[in-house]
Amino acid sequence: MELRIEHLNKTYGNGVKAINDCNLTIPRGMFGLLGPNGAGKSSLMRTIATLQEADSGSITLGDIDVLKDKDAVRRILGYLPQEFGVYPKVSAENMLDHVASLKGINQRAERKELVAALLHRVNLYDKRKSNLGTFSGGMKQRFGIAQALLGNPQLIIVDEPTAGLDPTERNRFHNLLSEIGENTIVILSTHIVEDVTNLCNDMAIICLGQVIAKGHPAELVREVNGSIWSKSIHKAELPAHLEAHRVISTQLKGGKTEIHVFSESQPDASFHAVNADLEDVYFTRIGERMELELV
Ligand SMILES: Nc1ncnc2c1ncn2[C@@H]1O[C@H](COP(=O)(O)OP(=O)(O)OP(=O)(O)O)[C@@H](O)[C@H]1O
Repeated sequence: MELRIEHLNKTYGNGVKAINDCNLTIPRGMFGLLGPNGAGKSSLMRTIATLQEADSGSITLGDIDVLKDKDAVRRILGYLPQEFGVYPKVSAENMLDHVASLKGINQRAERKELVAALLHRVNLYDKRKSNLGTFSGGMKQRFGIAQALLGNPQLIIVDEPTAGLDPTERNRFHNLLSEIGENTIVILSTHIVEDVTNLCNDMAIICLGQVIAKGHPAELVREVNGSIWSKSIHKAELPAHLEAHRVISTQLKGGKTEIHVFSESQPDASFHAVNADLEDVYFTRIGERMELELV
């Protein structure tokens, strides 16, 4: 089964074109959708999750027409939205049981078994009696994944799941997602490049509603490798460097500013070549797209 998005468009009432001729084919496994704030990730995720209409284009999941047969999609979809609210006074176990019955699992004994298995899977079984209002951010996200996994979904969408999690919780969440990604389509929408580096073997970058790069992370990195140069400068020298070079990123390191520059050849002897990573791909591609916007 794969998810196929073709020529998808969405413009909001205020004139913002949030999805601009989007074409993507997403197979089983972890797929990373990277983009800056406002790129259109949530708009795309909500459209795939049947929560909002597109203006034109098509989405198919296996042989399901996602834009038309919403009920069929919802039966095999698990969705963890960006803002995942919980009922604070309800225990994890009771809440999952409730969601399971909403998903049509009518047998009490079956539900009980399923809920226990899911709570074990997300490592919250010991906290099953605790009210959701007492959960930390990471625990809430793991609970969110448990509810998204109910009903054995074929497609799981997680929208910015690790924002605000501490490194341990983030790691734990990553392990959980990659386990799930072994036999399900998992779309991870995020602006955190490292999440995609660590987890995904297929990805796309979107900016201003458009897909501006797609493929395997390693291949995308190979495309820019050899063209990324680094130099440590004083902050005051930055404007001159911005003027003279295509600076794709700046980072403070030990009180000095490290810049990365995109250039086919060594800009001058003061620059040294760096092994490109996905962050360099991200900044190069986003920079190109934004420059186009300014022309
Ligand atoms: N309901 C809406 N009405 C009007 N404009 C909207 C609506 N929802 C989103 N937008 C606009 O559409 C664009 C894409 O927003 P979207 O939330 O899809 O991006 P995003 O990549 O998920 O960003 P973020 O990471 O900040 O959540 C933005 O310019 C946003 O302001």
